[in-house]
Amino acid sequence: MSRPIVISGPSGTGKSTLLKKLFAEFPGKFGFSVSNTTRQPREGEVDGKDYHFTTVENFQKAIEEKKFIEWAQFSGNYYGTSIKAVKDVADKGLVCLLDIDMQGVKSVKQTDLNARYLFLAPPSIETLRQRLESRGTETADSLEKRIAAASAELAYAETGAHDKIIVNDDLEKAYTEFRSFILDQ
Ligand SMILES: Nc1ncnc2c1ncn2[C@@H]1O[C@H](COP(=O)(O)OP(=O)(O)OP(=O)(O)O)[C@@H](O)[C@H]1O
Repeated sequence: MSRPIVISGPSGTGKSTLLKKLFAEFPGKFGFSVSNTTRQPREGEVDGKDYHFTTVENFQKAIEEKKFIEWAQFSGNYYGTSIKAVKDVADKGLVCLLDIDMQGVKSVKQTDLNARYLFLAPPSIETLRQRLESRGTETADSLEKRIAAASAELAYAETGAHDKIIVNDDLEKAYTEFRSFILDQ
């Protein structure tokens, strides 16, 4: 059974970019966990595939029973990643990848998932700011919030919480390191 891999790093460091390359190179090898939610299914959404749809009562019970790695409430609905959802991916013979933030990393460390931790760092905060600006997805306010969160993430990485830190400077070089850590089960 393969160990789940937790990928974290400040927003804009290049996690999505590297994951996209990995999926293109190895189709059918990796999987993401299916989240739980109390929101209503939308047209075409399949229970157990898009989400595990559940009731507020059941969701709150699962929170009390500590079944979630992370959960949050957005516009009145609950969303969360359960420990079981991560194990289900490995049961299907896939390597589970978790793209989560620092709080998520801390929570996974408190479970029995026996995960491996990869941190993706930007070459500098200044480069990170430029990448977020040129991605064109941020307002001035959300940019500042992401930069502040990035400093906290980098400080946490300096405590040695991860098995591997990759600096995403040159994309091809970062991908080679990324791929090799992930394939090295
Ligand atoms: N090595 C690199 N050199 C230059 N630009 C890069 C590099 N890696 C990624 N980028 C660019 O930086 C921007 C942020 O990358 P990406 O969206 O993959 O970050 P992310 O970590 O997934 O962010 P989020 O957590 O907000 O989704 C993108 O525009 C991407 O094309």
